[in-house]
Amino acid sequence: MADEFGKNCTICENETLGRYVKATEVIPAGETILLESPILILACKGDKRCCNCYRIAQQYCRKCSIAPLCLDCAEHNDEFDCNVLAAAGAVSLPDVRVDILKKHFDTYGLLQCLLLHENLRTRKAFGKMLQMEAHLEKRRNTKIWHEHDRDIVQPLLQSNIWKGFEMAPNINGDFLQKILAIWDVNSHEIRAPDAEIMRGLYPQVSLLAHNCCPNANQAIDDQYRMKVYANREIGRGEVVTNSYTNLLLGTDERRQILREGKYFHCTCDRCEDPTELGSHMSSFICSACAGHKQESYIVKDRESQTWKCQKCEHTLRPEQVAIILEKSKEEMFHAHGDYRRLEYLLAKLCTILHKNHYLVVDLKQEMANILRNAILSSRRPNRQLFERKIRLCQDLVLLLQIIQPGMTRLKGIALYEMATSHVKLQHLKFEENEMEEDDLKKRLKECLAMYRESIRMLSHEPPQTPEGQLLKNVAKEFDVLQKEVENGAQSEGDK
Ligand SMILES: C[S@@+](CC[C@H](N)C(=O)[O-])C[C@H]1O[C@@H](n2cnc3c(N)ncnc32)[C@H](O)[C@@H]1O
Repeated sequence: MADEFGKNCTICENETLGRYVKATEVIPAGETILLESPILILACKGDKRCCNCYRIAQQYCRKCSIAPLCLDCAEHNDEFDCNVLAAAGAVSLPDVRVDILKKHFDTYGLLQCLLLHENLRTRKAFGKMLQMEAHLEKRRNTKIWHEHDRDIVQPLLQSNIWKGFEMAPNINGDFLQKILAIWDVNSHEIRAPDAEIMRGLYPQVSLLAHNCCPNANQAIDDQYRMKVYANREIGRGEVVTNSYTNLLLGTDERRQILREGKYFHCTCDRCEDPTELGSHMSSFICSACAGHKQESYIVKDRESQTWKCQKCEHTLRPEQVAIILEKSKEEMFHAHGDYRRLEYLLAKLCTILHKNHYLVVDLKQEMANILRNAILSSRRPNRQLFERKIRLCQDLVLLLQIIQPGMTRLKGIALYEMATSHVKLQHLKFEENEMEEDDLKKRLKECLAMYRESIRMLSHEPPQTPEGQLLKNVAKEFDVLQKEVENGAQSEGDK
């Protein structure tokens, strides 16, 4: 597959979205839409990474003395870049201040962007980068503008290195701000070799519009290629969308991230629905209705922007909402890592917040992780651990069915966690003579279905990534269980 969209997609443009991608024919669930390599990978602000292998850098290239390198890489792999930097830095321009570049090492990423233009081999990629959305005027004189100016733009200009570049006449503060803006609006997070984050620029992938209930997902392989695939069937004429934000947040939080980082107000179906498609990920429990033994939720009315009960006249003022959220976050911070406190806090928060509220979901995910580790480290974990973990994973799966009904990585992981605990729990019950062999077989068959679904959800994960490794384990466990079901169930002790 090439770095371009195939004939099932076309690039369109309108006033709201700018350029976007639309399906020209039905794209079946699971079908790969695009496989693209990045035109450039950069370290995140504040990180100094080796320009060859992206590990943390501890030295500079011996030849150009500007490119950061790790201890295992002695020289800059990119001979062209190295020669340009060496020539500009040491020979032809004696007023170049390499010391400024080293002191303000975030300048190196911007320098790499400019080098795309200097090299004829990558000049086309530079052109594609400049076509991307920058929202320059919306950013002018904002906090991020001033930060970039202080830490990157002015130091790079003062270093004089650019004066040796072919495009020197075009280089000024605004031009450099535009490149930085393009990276902020369009780049994708990539897992670095140390499992931290770095950024890649994928010109085709970045054309996809955002949706909080997207129809396409992406997965990055060990060569940093990004695969985009349909997570559910995409209809002919439908906009192909991915997500620019964490989908396990509430509407106000997602919208704030999109407004501040991507400069648009999201009006997708999920954002426009006060119940978030019935998931209630931002809803509060109405205390007035609860007092009358009725179940109802306080949601944010989209027109009046007030928090109102869906059944009675009860409301919450924005300050009250902010206080509840802040206090809940503070309590979660203090309970972090302590399972008993988390369990107690969950019970407390569930009297105020909907059971799917994003803070409750966050709490449940942490609890499920702790239980997972407790089960793994225990020689004979007790039934309650399995039962509790299964319930927590089940809650997450049910929620994901609403907000991400197609294939999702997280659903694949949660289904696997649920299945693996279920298998162990059923074996324990069988050993304790709580069920007959036929019953065990029936339950294990249900687990097989969960494994199958988990495998389907994770099927696009590249083999070398942690998710790809997980997929292998899920497949192995699935095979073992299938054999067990075919050959007659065994108890844990028989194995
Ligand atoms: C990564 S770019 C997408 C490509 C861009 N439309 C272009 O023409 O280059 C992100 C920008 O696209 C626009 N955009 C993407 N999704 C949108 C949405 N759901 N609603 C409004 N604007 C959106 C916003 O301007 C956003 O900053």
